[in-house]
Amino acid sequence: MVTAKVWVLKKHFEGFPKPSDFDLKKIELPNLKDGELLLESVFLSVDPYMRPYSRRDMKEGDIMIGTQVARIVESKNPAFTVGAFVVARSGWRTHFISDGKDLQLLPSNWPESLPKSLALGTVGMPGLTAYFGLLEVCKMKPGETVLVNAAAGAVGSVVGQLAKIGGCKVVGCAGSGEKVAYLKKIGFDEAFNYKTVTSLDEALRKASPDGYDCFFDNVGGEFASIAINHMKKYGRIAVCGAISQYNDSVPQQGPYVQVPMIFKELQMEGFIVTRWSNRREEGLNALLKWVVEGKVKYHEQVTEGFENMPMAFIGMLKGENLGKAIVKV
Ligand SMILES: NC(=O)C1=CN([C@@H]2O[C@H](COP(=O)(O)OP(=O)(O)OC[C@H]3O[C@@H](n4cnc5c(N)ncnc54)[C@H](OP(=O)(O)O)[C@@H]3O)[C@@H](O)[C@H]2O)C=CC1
Ligand SMILES: CCCCCCCCC/C=C/C=O
Repeated sequence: MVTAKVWVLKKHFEGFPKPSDFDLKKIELPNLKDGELLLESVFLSVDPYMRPYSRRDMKEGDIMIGTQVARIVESKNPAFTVGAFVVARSGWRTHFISDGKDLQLLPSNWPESLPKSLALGTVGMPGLTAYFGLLEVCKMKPGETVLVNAAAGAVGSVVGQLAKIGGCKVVGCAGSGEKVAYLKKIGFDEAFNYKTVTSLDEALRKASPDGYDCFFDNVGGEFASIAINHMKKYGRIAVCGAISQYNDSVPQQGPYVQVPMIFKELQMEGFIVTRWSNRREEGLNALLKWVVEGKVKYHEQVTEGFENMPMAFIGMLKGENLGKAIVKV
């Protein structure tokens, strides 16, 4: 008999999540039936989507949603061998039982030298978000200028590097001097701290006086309202996330987008990465290849200990992470 630790949503978040909104519980797992596997989480992901999705998809008392890299410790399913690593969507749990249907084995060519946690970041869902958002929504072309915010995070850092691979000029904004230095180190042409500039409008103009062809928006809110005025004619805006609004108790008011959209003839499209689930392998292969070749660099903010999941999640929402926020069990 195995005892799993799980984090449940004790109370729906009101405003910014608090440690008291979570409860740590223990669950006894039953013995395996034929066709089942027992898995132990090795790395867990904390992601911004958990904040809006908790309200939409969860009720109080549910186990927190989320993905992990897990190791198979026992198998009564011939398709899965003990010791193999998979990506699972089993929520904030140390151990769980699966029938194998929702598990994704790590690519067979995964190099031994590469952290398996990358399967939750640069070579996982956030990397795919950058890949499909840039290619299919921004439709970036060589020679164009790309703007990305939350640029030092899991999605943004890949957006900037893929745009450079694609022959674009890249401008990134992030919330600390350390993050700005990191963006320059990984090849961003221009980077600034949106928290310390005296005028965001001025900073965006200075970074690209001719404006932006593509805007990969992870933040929404006031930043997006200002950035839209810096788009070039026929510019494309990929509405990926709106993290500046996720913790609002009272919805933010406009300015509204119609006038700049009309006069600049912009395209603005929201998307969710799972739209391209049928091209997941294509995206992961491309990302893994670029990482192995050193063309895409990565950084992870690793929090040690399953007990610290809520703090890692809250810290990520506050901007404490450089690169992908990961919890190591
Ligand atoms: N559409 C889709 O399919 C997907 C969308 N997303 C979205 O992409 C965005 C980035 O996700 P991800 O890369 O995983 O997360 P990050 O690794 O970028 O972490 C979140 C970052 O957001 C920034 N942030 C937090 N609050 C604010 C704020 N009020 N204003 C500006 N920036 C803020 C912080 O960086 P800083 O210090 O720079 O402020 C923080 O580090 C999120 O909006 C997320 O919801 C992610 C995956 C899939
Ligand atoms: C329970 C795991 C679900 C994983 C799906 C991830 C989809 C992310 C879409 C993100 C939207 C905004 O952040």
